[in-house]
Amino acid sequence: MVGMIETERLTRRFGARTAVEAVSMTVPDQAVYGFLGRNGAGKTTTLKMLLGLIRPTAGTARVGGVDVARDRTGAARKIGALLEAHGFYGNLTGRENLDLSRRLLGLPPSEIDRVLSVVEMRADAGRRVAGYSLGMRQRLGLARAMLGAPPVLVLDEPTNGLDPDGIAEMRGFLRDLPARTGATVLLSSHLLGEIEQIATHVGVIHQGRLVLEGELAALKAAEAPEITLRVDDPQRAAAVLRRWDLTLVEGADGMIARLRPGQDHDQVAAGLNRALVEQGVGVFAFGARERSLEGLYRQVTENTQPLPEAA
Ligand SMILES: Nc1ncnc2c1ncn2[C@@H]1O[C@H](COP(=O)(O)OP(=O)(O)OP(=O)(O)O)[C@@H](O)[C@H]1O
Repeated sequence: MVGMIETERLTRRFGARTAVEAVSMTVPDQAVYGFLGRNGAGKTTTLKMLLGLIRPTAGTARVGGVDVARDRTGAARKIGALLEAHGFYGNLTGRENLDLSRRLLGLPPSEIDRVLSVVEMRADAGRRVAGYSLGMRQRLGLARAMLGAPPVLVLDEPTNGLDPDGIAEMRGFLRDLPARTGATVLLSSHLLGEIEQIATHVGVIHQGRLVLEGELAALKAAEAPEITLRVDDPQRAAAVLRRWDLTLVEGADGMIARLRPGQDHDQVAAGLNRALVEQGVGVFAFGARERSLEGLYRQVTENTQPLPEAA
């Protein structure tokens, strides 16, 4: 077994629409794997197939080594999920809600205190869920996902709707979870910053296809550095930049010159700066862009827009 979650060419079509197309993903043991994609990219459909809630049109999914299509119950034992709808009974206490799930799963009563301790909610477990904040409900949802200590946790947008304090708390909690419990966490999100702070690994899904996957630090290290520019005459600047064998893209607030891996950032930056000034281009801002998940994400999901040809 290579990963705690492994899919091979996993595909799901809804009529003529392909929601997930030949996705082969690997989530290593005890990773916090950020599954990224914008709304409609195919995240939820993939998670549902991992959970055995919908069948793939083609391809396979394995969770903890168990083929989901062949042994749905066996796979379900390996995986706990926190999906958007909580389905808690507001009139029952947190503890009572967990107890309902525990009985259905046939687990011993001691499981309740164990999971409540993990999410640090023992003190509030006797209160009715109707009075819980959203953050507390999310934590109760996590506690429920952890009943029976499944080795894999699948969490769909776990910080959705939380306030900044709640987000920070959830972030720290999820980051520490593998070390504390041995779990492997698959976390879906459309928030790059969020994933960048929590994840050890990332997978990016775009229009149903997995377009990037790997260990976050390694991916970032391999990313080509960039230089950001704001100038008075982009066309003239583009002509100068082209001589430097750089890829040019238009950023939200200026131009971005992407270096080739191996090109020396400082040397290129100094030469470029000099050349622009010599050509009479007014440079308002000139900076190195930190290697970021956003940069990686942009590279794999956006078509690079060529800048206009020089007149
Ligand atoms: N039951 C369904 N019937 C038809 N089309 C569907 C169905 N479920 C999903 N789709 C389509 O499949 C595509 C992927 O949807 P999916 O919900 O997996 O995306 P997502 O990345 O999870 O987005 P979101 O964050 O909005 O949930 C979308 O185009 C969606 O409209």
